[in-house]
Amino acid sequence: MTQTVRRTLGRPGAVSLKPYRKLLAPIGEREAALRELGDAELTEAALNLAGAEFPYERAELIELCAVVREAARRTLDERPFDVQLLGMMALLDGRVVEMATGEGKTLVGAMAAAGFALRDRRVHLLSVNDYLARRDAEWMRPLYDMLGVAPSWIAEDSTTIQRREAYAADVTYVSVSELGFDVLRDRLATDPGDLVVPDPDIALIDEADSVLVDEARVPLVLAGAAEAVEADADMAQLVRRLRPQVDYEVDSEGRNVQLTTTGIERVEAELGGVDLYSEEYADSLAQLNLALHAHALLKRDVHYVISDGEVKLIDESRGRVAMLQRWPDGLQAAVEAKEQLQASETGEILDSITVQALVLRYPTLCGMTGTAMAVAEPLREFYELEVAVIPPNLPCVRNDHATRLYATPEEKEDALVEQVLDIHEQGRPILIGTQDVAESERIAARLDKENLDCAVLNAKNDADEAAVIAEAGTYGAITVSTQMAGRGTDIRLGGSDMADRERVVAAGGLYVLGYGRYPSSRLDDQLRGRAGRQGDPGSSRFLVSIEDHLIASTMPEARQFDAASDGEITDPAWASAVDRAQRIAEGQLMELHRNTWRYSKLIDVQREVVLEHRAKVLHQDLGDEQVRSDCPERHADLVDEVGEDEVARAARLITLYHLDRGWTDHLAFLNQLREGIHLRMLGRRDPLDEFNADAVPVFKGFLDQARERAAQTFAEVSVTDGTIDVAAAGVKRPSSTWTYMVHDRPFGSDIDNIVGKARRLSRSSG
Ligand SMILES: Nc1ncnc2c1ncn2[C@@H]1O[C@H](COP(=O)(O)OP(=O)(O)OP(=O)(O)O)[C@@H](O)[C@H]1O
Repeated sequence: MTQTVRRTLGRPGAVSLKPYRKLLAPIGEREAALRELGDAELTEAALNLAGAEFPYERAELIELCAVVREAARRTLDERPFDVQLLGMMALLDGRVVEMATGEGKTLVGAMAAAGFALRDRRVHLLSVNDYLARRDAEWMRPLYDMLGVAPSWIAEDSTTIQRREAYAADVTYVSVSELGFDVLRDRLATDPGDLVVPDPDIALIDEADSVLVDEARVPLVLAGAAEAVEADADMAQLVRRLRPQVDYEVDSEGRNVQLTTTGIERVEAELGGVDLYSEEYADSLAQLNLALHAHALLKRDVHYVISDGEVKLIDESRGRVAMLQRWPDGLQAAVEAKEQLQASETGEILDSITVQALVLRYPTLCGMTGTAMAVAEPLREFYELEVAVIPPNLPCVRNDHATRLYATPEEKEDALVEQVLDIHEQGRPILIGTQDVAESERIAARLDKENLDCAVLNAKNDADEAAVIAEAGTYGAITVSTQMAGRGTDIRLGGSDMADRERVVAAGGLYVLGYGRYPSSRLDDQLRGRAGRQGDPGSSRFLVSIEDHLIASTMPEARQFDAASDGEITDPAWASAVDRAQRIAEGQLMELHRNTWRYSKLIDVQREVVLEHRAKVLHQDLGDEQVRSDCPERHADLVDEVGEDEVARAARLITLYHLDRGWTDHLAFLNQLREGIHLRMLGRRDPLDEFNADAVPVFKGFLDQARERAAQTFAEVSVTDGTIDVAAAGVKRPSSTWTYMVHDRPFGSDIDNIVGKARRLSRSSG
């Protein structure tokens, strides 16, 4: 198919770009006239478009695009390409825009955000981390200034006042986690003046596939002080002595571990002849399970690194340290015990929200990423979002070679070295993408042995990230990286100053070597996308061994193959097996997503009921109204003594306290229910039905109970120096709170495990 035909037809499943394309010519016609304007006049032209009507009329949209293009040319010295305008228009229409890596999405996002903001829409530009939030806001600030739009950014160390100010701006760049923590803290506010986050309007999401699909299930947590969870150090010792395959078995997906009969007998003997499955030893069994999970499923330098004496989790899809993330308390403590580290602070979960629920608060969503079509289905299913595929500005000339398959990991490694030697001799810079930290270190050591100098980028040395990436495109450079280099890194040919660009281009550009395929084709594509940016030459190739976890875990049984003398398998049936393995892995993740979503939906519905009620107490004195009607005499006496306002204040604090306390307890109950529900699986009942059957009636009395408790407390309060002493009546906020994200990926959450087990059970019985 020719380029032109493909352009007109677009991609199946994606929205048509035709309506946007029709506007490109008239937008271009405005260019000459706008160039004549002074800077102030251009700002005026932008403000002439301001108003409360949304969406833009056709003529207004043409003017908007033309003005924004001219402003970008003047302020950033970058004249937006036609394709960037297409991206901007699709975002304004609430689409997820797919634009290849390096096509300038930062600018596209800013142009669309300005377009929304001019029409009085409040935009939260959600980035994946604080660094990018700040960088992008500052980078794009001159453009916003010229358009009369105020941008701002928020970082982890922003104060409450700074946050409130930042959210008051037209466009706020904020990481998903900081936004989520602000929303959670607001949910505990006891004074309307303490609220930080305004009502949600538009979320424009960067790296949309990663946030909306990969991270959607991650809960953000607000915790409050409580006593520490102690992990059993002896248990950590005990599981260390257990033998894999003999005492315990790990399932093929690496998500579950179970003791064998031999293992159970051995543990029971070591614990002094106990019966692990008796009621009396339920705690020991729970501790044992956690220790075994920590021991058998969580690997140092794969799932976490140890730095500064702390366990730091590695983000599975990004390969970098996942700031603020921890496992659920018991497991976190078990890993700390395994590594003989001090147990970190633990607390009671005051409230939590998943990334998906956080994002779904916004009436309008849109986003951008290099890889959206591969997740078009979940985007539609969970968010009702459609994808717009924007073609590249210059055709991509990268040469993506077919995956090479080897029989053993050793042969795969030898093949890698051989290819590196070969490509390096041509002077081409090479980026090697590995699966985890340990592998990146092993490959670097091997290359070193072959006298090949290389730079390493992984979660252990992420401080050097900018410097390593800056030089990764230098003539003859070799860089070994985890998935860290896979997203958002701009590798410039010829080094940071691009001085040697011509020589690198002549040699063929950057060569990306993927050492093993990732569990999702999007991760492969993101890695490949480091080469061949903006029409640059480049190549990519993946090397795979049939013993790689991805392949081995999905292969039903050992299959025959013929391998060449270097171990390469060229049988086409095997090549398709690699693709199939990836599709199976992707399908499993999708299933996990769906299941967790079904559970969290019920919790979200209940949370909404509480929040709605809470808002009435906070803003409309509902608490006062209720205690007045529940304890009329006490209320009247107190009003006489301290006045209406003071009574209303106390009623508000007391009612909010009981609502929040009740919610924290209810959350703990729901968690317990989820964890315990597998016992019912023995009866072959649907765990979700079981969960709902218990969770729904318990919640029925929630608001009445909170009201009753508030009335009781109100009846008992005393007055000190003209104020109602609510603290003396037990109304206390947590002495300290902190935030984190729960990382439940390596083997799925408890729910996922249970669902997984249920599926296996039904398969074996069916
Ligand atoms: N219209 C333009 N003219 C010239 N340069 C541009 C233009 N738009 C963007 N760029 C440049 O292209 C480079 C890549 O931009 P950016 O980092 O926003 O890409 P990206 O699409 O976000 O890539 P990735 O998906 O890898 O994160 C930047 O150096 C930016 O300055």
